[in-house]
Amino acid sequence: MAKTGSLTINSENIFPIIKKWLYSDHDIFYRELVSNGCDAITKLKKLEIMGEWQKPEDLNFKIEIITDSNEKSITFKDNGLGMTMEEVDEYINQIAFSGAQDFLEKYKDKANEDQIIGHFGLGFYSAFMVADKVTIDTLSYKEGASAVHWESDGGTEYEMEEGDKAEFGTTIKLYLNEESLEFCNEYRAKEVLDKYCSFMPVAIYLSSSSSEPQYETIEKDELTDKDTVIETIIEEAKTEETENENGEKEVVEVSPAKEKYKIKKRPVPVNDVNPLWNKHPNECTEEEYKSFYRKVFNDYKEPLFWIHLNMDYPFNLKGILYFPKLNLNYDSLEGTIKLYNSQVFIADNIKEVIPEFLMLLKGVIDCPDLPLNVSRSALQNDGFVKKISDYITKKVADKLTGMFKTDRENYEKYWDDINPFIKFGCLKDEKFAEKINDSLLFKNLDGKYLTLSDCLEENKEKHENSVFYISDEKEQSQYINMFKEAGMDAVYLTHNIDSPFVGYLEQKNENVKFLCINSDLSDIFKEEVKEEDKEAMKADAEALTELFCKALNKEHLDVKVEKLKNGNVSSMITVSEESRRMQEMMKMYTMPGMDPSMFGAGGETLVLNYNNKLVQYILGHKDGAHTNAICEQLYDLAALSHGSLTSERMTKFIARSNELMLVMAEV
Ligand SMILES: Nc1ncnc2c1ncn2[C@@H]1O[C@H](COP(=O)(O)OP(=O)(O)OP(=O)(O)O)[C@@H](O)[C@H]1O
Repeated sequence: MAKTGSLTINSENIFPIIKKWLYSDHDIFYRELVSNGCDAITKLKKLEIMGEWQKPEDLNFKIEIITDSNEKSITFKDNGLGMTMEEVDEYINQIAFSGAQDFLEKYKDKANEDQIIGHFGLGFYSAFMVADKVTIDTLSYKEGASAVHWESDGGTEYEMEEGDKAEFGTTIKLYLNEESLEFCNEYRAKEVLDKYCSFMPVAIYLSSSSSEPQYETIEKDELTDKDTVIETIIEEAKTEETENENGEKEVVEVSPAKEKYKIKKRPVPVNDVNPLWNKHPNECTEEEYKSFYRKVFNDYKEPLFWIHLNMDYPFNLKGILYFPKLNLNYDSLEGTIKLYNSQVFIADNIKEVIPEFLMLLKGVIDCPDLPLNVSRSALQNDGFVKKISDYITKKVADKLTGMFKTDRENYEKYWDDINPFIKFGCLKDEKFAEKINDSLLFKNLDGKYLTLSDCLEENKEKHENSVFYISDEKEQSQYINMFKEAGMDAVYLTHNIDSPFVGYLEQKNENVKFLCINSDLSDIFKEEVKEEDKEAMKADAEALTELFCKALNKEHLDVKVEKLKNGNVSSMITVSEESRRMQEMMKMYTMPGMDPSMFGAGGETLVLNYNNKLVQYILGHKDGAHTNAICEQLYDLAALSHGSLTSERMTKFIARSNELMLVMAEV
């Protein structure tokens, strides 16, 4: 006798909300129905362990998904514990539907601004996102249970009667609505299953009732009783004609006649029921870690190294975090951390659980204890979630400091790749910064990696408590050469993150000053000026300033005249450290396309070398025919070696250079 009923949901107000709410994630019903099947199987396995149920010997637990594009349907079939009629009534008619209603009541006003992580809690009901009609055929594992057939058109009225399912388990069939037909395409189905179900704990098989049958050929001894033999293939013996000892031709058998079978292609599960993170770290090989990385992240660059998280107490958390090889020119610094709950995919990069700076890594984290059916803002304030996030941070810091201490060689090798990540971590997370502080490295001009204290120690004699750094290798090449010639050292801090990081370092190390290599000329490069020459040099400096101001048509120009040891250097530009940092900050806050030079080239000083012949020539020929041009040229050369010229100056520079060459050529 069929039982009919009305699901106590008012369809007019519920459906629009559900549809809008789940609009972007319609595919989620796959996850919900497959994980319900997994749960049903897991429960039955538990009953077996408890001795309450005896598993038939030849039974393999599995979930089958069959797409049918002709019928426009998808079938989900599990051999889990099934349901009796009372259970369908309770779990589906009452709980699933009232659950959906509660859920909506609670979240309908927050649909957009406060998303619920992974939309957990909608379960079975999510089938109605994509289907007009849903049927359930189920048979409980309990002895003597009768099969149940249930169906509902549209999700508000149902009909339930005795069914004809002969094997225990549950089969749910969705007849898709017109907007959702994509989901019965086998390739689309595979894509969604890859996204949500790749690591679910029960084997999942996908097939399509409309696709051509596929076959494979196996050796005779590989045949099992599960295979369907289509054809027996007899491979004839292979022979070869050779000459025997007596010079007579002879036919010998190279390989004997063989029997092979053409069988129906054995089904291959779409998922991996034992993801690597569940294995004990001691049992995982390097190759396993690498192939897992390739498979999950589709990244064919090898990861540098990884951390296997494995924690049972006080919470359960497993996962693998990989440090990817960065290609700083092309890759944005953005990784992916995939979050799972008992092998069910939730979402990528959930910042409430995973510290922001760790999102530069690639990895998987499985935390069955996470309260996922709550809103994101609630999760943010959850002490438990904070603990998880702290634990992950600590583990990452431990790994890095451990490597610094016991495997310095590799740590140095990885430094160029991992330093942006570590520095970002220092800026974002105080605890991480504290832990990692002594393991920070600085690459110097010789390509050696030094800690800050090594750096300070090595340069104690020449410039105590200050560290020179290079912020742009190309722009500062002239200074780098001068430093090298003078036996001075500097460190490379050339990544974008280094500009805020230098500020951070000074804050942490109050008595240490970081100076860009072009910020000032150290006494080391200068010759000492004799007391009796100082007066004359001062007058010359004033004269040069005036000449340059006139030539460059500038009212004010900072000019410094120095006796540099290297007489070949004529002019240079230095930028005071404060104004350099100010400009960097401006650069960070300006819109792309805006010219940072519009904030003025403040803090720039033109340094002229008193020991240079051209500078002396200018002093000797203040009214010379070419003096103006030489001044301009010297200024532009200094600007060029310091960075770049504005387009207007560059045009003039090229024209003037040509004129100067004409003078040289005397034509
Ligand atoms: N394939 C199945 N086999 C056996 N029981 C099932 C199956 N699918 C659903 N059920 C029963 O119906 C109930 C309701 O399912 P539903 O998916 O709506 O919620 P849930 O799985 O309990 O919670 P969640 O919101 O996490 O999905 C389940 O708790 C389960 O008892």
